[in-house]
Amino acid sequence: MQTLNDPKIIVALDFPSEDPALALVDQLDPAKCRLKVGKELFTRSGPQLVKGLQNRGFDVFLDLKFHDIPNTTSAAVAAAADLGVWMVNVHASGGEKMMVACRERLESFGADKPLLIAVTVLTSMGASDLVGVGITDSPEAQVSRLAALTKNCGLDGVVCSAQEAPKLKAEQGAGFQLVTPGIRPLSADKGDQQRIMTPTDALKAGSDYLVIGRPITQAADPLAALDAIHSEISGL
Ligand SMILES: O=C(O)c1cc(=O)[nH]c(=O)n1[C@@H]1O[C@H](COP(=O)(O)O)[C@@H](O)[C@H]1O
Repeated sequence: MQTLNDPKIIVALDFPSEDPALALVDQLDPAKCRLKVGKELFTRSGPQLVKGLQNRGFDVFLDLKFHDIPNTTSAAVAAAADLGVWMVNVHASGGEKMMVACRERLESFGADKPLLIAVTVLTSMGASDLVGVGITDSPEAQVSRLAALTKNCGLDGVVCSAQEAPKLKAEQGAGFQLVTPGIRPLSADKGDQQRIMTPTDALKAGSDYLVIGRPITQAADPLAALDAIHSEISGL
């Protein structure tokens, strides 16, 4: 599912409930950004909120990072497609059978199917965190491995950090979508993110979509923060 206008910024609505989320959304322009609904907000406010955002004209990335057996995960992405979301994600580490089952299950949705994206290595993880879960390769090598698996399974792209974008674009080609969180304008707090990049550098590196949460949602003036990022990147 692709819209004519293709805003690059996806605002992560990491709010505890619908009211503060809608207070921000009501100031936003669907021509300038898309919206991401993740685990916290979805668990509280659910499909109705997603529909409300779509009725306001926004494309919604449903970020529930499904990771389960193929039967369960493919049914979950079909439920997301029924909701009409623009993008949905699973964990690439769920493996080939799981990702293929998801891709196949979405085929019946035809042109209305959401983009199916796989999370590689969380942007909050560095090399030592990977060692902790038994992976001794660098984050970059592990991201490349999972991106290749994802492409072979026929998915539309991956979630990765912008730091890996140049390598992935070279390895997987221009059409393979790179969705990059861990975006931090120079003045913003890193928080729990480790593999970060500025909005401008991320787009120059090959990111297709910038997922941005706290630098906008926690700013004293969220609209001004979004506008500043928007004007920074619109000249690129
Ligand atoms: O799938 C995601 O969106 C995601 C993957 C990842 O590796 N890292 C990551 O931060 N995210 C999400 O992207 C958003 C980043 O938010 P901020 O760090 O506040 O900008 C959060 O909603 C995360 O859940």
